[in-house]
Amino acid sequence: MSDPVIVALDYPDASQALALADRVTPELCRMKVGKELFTRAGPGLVEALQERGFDVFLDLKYHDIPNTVAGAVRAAADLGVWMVNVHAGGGQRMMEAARNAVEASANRPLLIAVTVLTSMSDEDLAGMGYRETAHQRVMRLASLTQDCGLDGVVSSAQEAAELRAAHGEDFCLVTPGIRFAGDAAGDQRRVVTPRNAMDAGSTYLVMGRSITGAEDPLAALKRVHAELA
Ligand SMILES: O=C(O)c1cc(=O)[nH]c(=O)n1[C@@H]1O[C@H](COP(=O)(O)O)[C@@H](O)[C@H]1O
Repeated sequence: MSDPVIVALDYPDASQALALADRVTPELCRMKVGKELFTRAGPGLVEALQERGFDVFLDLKYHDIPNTVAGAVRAAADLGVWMVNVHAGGGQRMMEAARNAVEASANRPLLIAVTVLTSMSDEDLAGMGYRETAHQRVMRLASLTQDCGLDGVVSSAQEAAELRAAHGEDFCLVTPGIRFAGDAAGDQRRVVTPRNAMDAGSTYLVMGRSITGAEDPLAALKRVHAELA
């Protein structure tokens, strides 16, 4: 099985991100570059991680008109990233434009859609005027994502078992909101342990602060692998 752990490099600059990368190995994890780091450090940081042997998940959660998202996804594919994502809330035409863009690229990254952010509770959705619970909305957006031909979704691991049953073995389930038992949830609202997430059917575990905030990130990563063994 390919390594399921993706470390979220939520750092304010390239030097801190590369310092973390140099303390772990590509055999134990892939790397996620998100909005803060990419805005500060740009494509050069992605290339530096790739040169060190890491697969990079470019987590910029594109959400715009179809033509703009297609162009952004094409640019990500040209960077050679392993995975890129969009918001499923951008709708069918946007997701289809993104899929066409990756399919036309020489290096086809996995294309994933964010359903409902793991920081969102049912109350948050109600406050935005949605009548669905987070769970119902995840299920509906995941179906739309699969119908649009994308490779999978980002969701809480709390939805993984039902998503796996509904969408089959090949649909990628990328699950953030992962915490060791007893760790602080922070701003996350729907958290799950690594073992429970994999048992529920997750394909990839996105782990940020539980690894990057650990005194010994390599030991924390090994702890995840031990939990999964
Ligand atoms: O797309 C994501 O990766 C993502 C989606 C989501 O619904 N929730 C979520 O937390 N994330 C990302 O996953 C990481 C979680 O970090 P920690 O909460 O520190 O483990 C962050 O980089 C978030 O941007």
